Amino acid sequence: MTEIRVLNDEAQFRAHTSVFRRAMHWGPPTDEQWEVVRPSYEPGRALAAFDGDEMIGTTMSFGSSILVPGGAVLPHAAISRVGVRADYTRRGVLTALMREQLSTMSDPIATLRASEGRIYGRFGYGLAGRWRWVEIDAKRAAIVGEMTGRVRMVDHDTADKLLPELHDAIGLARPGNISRWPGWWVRARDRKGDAGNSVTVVHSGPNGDDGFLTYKVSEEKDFKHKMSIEDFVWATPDAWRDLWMFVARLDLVDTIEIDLSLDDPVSLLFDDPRVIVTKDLQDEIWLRLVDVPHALQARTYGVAEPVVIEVHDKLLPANDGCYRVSPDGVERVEAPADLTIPVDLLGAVYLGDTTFSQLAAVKRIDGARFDEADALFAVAQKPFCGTFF
Ligand SMILES: CC(=O)SCCNC(=O)CCNC(=O)[C@H](O)C(C)(C)COP(=O)(O)OP(=O)(O)OC[C@H]1O[C@@H](n2cnc3c(N)ncnc32)[C@H](O)[C@@H]1OP(=O)(O)O
Repeated sequence: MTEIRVLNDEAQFRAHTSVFRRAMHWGPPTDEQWEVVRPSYEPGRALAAFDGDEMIGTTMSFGSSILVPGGAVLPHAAISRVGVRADYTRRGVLTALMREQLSTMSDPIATLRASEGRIYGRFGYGLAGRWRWVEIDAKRAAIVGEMTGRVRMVDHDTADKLLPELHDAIGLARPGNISRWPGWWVRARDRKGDAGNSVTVVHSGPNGDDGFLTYKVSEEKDFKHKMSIEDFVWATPDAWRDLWMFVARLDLVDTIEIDLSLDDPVSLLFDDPRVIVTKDLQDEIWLRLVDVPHALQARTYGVAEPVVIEVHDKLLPANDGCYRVSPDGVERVEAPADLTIPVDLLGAVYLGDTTFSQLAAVKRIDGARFDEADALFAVAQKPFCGTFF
């Protein structure tokens, strides 16, 4: 029989990592790898499934916060290390883990990155944000004008200290952005160490440091180089533009690749918009509204006649019910619903990536007044996280 336990000590945390890694077809962590993973465990946030004394399944979360439309920042669980031992799959182990994790969670919102698209909908997660992977022809990527501030290279030790502080100081900017936990930065530092050639540059404007990016350049073949931008954070449009200027003017680079939000305006920077090509479009944010009333009340809404939305949540029935959404906010009501939506699809529309009309067109939600619901949930910026975990 499967029993779910909360893990508390380091030996259990390491076993948790091993079970997860095996599910991903990786070996157990080496001592060196474990030193990098260890700081990301927080008491009470790692769960494991047991068959007797044997650990057979895992999940955990990192404590974080997330910016929702309108600018409110809510506590957020970043779910990770989900895995079930291959000799125990399809017997409900993950279902038991998810049920326990969600029913005991105090954060109103959880998000994750999914290894496969079919796993998480049944647990109430919806696809709430996507990114596009672009490639830029660096030799033709000209940006007209001069920098307004200064871009400087910093060494790894300086970056280790400065970047977490700067990320916190810049703050979260668009729906889907999340705060980073200390263990995240330890992993980031390790990724730099692996390749040895990771570079961090920091931008300063009139008020001091206000942006940074981290990149690696690799030689594809003789003197042909590809630059991968791994982290790009900025506080002001000038910082964003100056950092792109630095990138576009780097010598000995032929192509630049980066993951961007769907509405990133970078192609408008170049005198030839065709220098940038979208190579792939992928799901980024899978979002679960754990406390539906709290999450709905936290975001703001556009201008439209109020709509009554009936929510169904099989795993967390406390969320079931009708919510009247208006430009003034959200209240729980006993009133006939205009439309009905399962909680995973409410997660998909929550940050504004998907619309009610789209879901109605593919017959995944029932009811009427989808246009008004679209107008209420409309956002100015497409959701994007930009922090991989
Ligand atoms: C956030 C992250 O960490 S992403 C990484 C996720 N982990 C992995 O991809 C590692 C490899 N996969 C695994 O470890 C396991 O297959 C898991 C964790 C995805 C699923 O664990 P299981 O214990 O088999 O799931 P469980 O038995 O509870 O399945 C519940 C339902 O989901 C379905 N399901 C589970 N996994 C999948 C999948 N990969 N594809 C399609 N359906 C799935 C099952 O068929 C089952 O459906 P049913 O209720 O209609 O019968």
